[in-house]
Amino acid sequence: MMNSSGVAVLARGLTVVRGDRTVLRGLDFSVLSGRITGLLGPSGCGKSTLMRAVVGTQAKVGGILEILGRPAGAAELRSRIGYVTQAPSVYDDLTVRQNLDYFAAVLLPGRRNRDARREYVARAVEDVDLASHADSLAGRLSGGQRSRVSLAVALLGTPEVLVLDEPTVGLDPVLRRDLWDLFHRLAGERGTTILVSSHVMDEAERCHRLLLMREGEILAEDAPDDLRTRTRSETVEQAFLHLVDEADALQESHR
Ligand SMILES: Nc1ncnc2c1ncn2[C@@H]1O[C@H](COP(=O)(O)OP(=O)(O)OP(=O)(O)O)[C@@H](O)[C@H]1O
Repeated sequence: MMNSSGVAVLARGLTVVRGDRTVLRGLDFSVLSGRITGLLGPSGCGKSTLMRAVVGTQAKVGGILEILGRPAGAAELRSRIGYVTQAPSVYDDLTVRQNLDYFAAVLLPGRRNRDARREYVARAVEDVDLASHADSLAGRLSGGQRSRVSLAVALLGTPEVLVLDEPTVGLDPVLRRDLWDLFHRLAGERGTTILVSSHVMDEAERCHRLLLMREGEILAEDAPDDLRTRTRSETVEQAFLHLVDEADALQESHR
């Protein structure tokens, strides 16, 4: 659903402290409604921490962080945000359909919601292309199939915002392409806002907008084309390296 401002996630001066370290340092950014925003940056730069802050599971968050016009972590956001962590969260001793039935029952309890639950589950299975494995035990699936079950769980209930932490890690090129096609369908047909992290720069080209991160800071917030043009680079990877060099030079000149 389109937020009236067109902004689904708004951060101003966002900080997060983990242990004795400030891992996000005063971030300002926005994520546009109904678009796919890629969160890219090297391992350890703070992508997962940022996503956890957005879904409301991260402690010690400072500054302003609003999702769909509400403060991150607000109870009413729970059913409006879908979240897929890096580790698939599925029960291995249940089938794909039983996993989905279970989570659908948590989301929509009660006998009167039985038909709605059945519809949610059937659609989620179709969305992730697992209809032929619906009655297989999750523990017997491949890694890629298990992560698709996790994604299907997040899709139950048609969340307005979908937060995906490195969903394509370890997938073969065909599955990666299929998943990206699904993300585009969700954004295009259902108006879902997608925030998806990756440290694979070629995935950046498939996003409408990018947040490039490095060491707890946002280096750039732009569309891939604009980013390449602005930095006179051929690829997003080159643009990223260009921005890193620029930031280093600036830091050096301030020493
Ligand atoms: N409990 C903790 N205490 C202190 N620092 C932590 C803790 N957990 C994570 N960190 C640090 O926070 C920083 C950000 O971690 P985060 O997991 O958000 O990075 P990431 O960009 O998602 O990495 P990856 O791509 O490898 O998943 C890292 O430098 C990490 O070492």
